[in-house]
Amino acid sequence: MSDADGFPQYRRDIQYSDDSIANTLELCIPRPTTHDPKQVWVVFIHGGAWRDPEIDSSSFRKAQELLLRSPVAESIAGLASINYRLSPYPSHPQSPSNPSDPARNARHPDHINDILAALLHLQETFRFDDRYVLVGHSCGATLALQVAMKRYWGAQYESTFALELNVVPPVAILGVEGVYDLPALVSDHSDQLIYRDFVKNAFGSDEATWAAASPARYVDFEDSWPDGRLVVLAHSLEDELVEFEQPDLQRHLLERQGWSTEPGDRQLRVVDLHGTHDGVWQDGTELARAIETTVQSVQTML
Ligand SMILES: N[C@@H](CC(=O)c1ccccc1NC=O)C(=O)O
Repeated sequence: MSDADGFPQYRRDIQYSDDSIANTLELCIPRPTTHDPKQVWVVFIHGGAWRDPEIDSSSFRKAQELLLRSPVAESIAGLASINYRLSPYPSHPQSPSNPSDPARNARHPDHINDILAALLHLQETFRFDDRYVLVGHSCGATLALQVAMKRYWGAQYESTFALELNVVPPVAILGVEGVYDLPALVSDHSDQLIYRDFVKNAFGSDEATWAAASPARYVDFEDSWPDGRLVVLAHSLEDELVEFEQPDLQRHLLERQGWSTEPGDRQLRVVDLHGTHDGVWQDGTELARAIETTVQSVQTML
């Protein structure tokens, strides 16, 4: 893949804000920039229930390598994977979180504000505007759709005014093994305490906040994401952690707001994947396949 010019170029540990050591991203530039308007960026948001220190931006690397060798490689101008502050995980067996660590004590809307800050950094550096596919795995899919829900979440940082003005939402969003409805996820797993635990750690104990942050309960995509053209919901029936009900709820909500599987301005696609919840990125083939089909669909819309 690499040629004499030193491409693809890989950059890691790019600090996009000073909030914590977790506020970094990594990227891959496949070839010298051409400014082809048909090319898109692929930006990945990892999962791990907003708290798992063992799942980070590196979870994109396998799929990234496969994409660089795939037929859609020519259509990809750059790839990025974002780290963001995590919520507390004091019971983690190897790496329990410390209450004084700003990288491990986030509470909603910190996670989404970090994602917005990272996107702003990428857009200011590479000027791709809305020409990107925002991909999220598991809670990363929640975050990806939250970018399209509104660009301004909460007032705890004075700098968010800049984010509200400047972050351009993507032309397409791909959710992979995604969480879209938090109250449903918790009640479907009422016998497994970890679900309630990680949602409480990330969003607090007020269940109204869980619903308000859930993309599958958001009624205003039309206003908040007027230029959104494509949502792809990719999910495996073999996912042992997040059931198919989650993308089904998201699909129904979008259908009620004018999104359709028929050709049109606001397209919705459901893609069946194979493998376990984390297997799809660990192996990388299924994550790469979902991204490939999304990039291909987006080409017809640019
Ligand atoms: N590995 C995670 C669990 C996890 O990622 C997860 C578990 C159930 C449903 C969704 C999950 N992840 C979503 O981002 C943890 O240790 O908390």
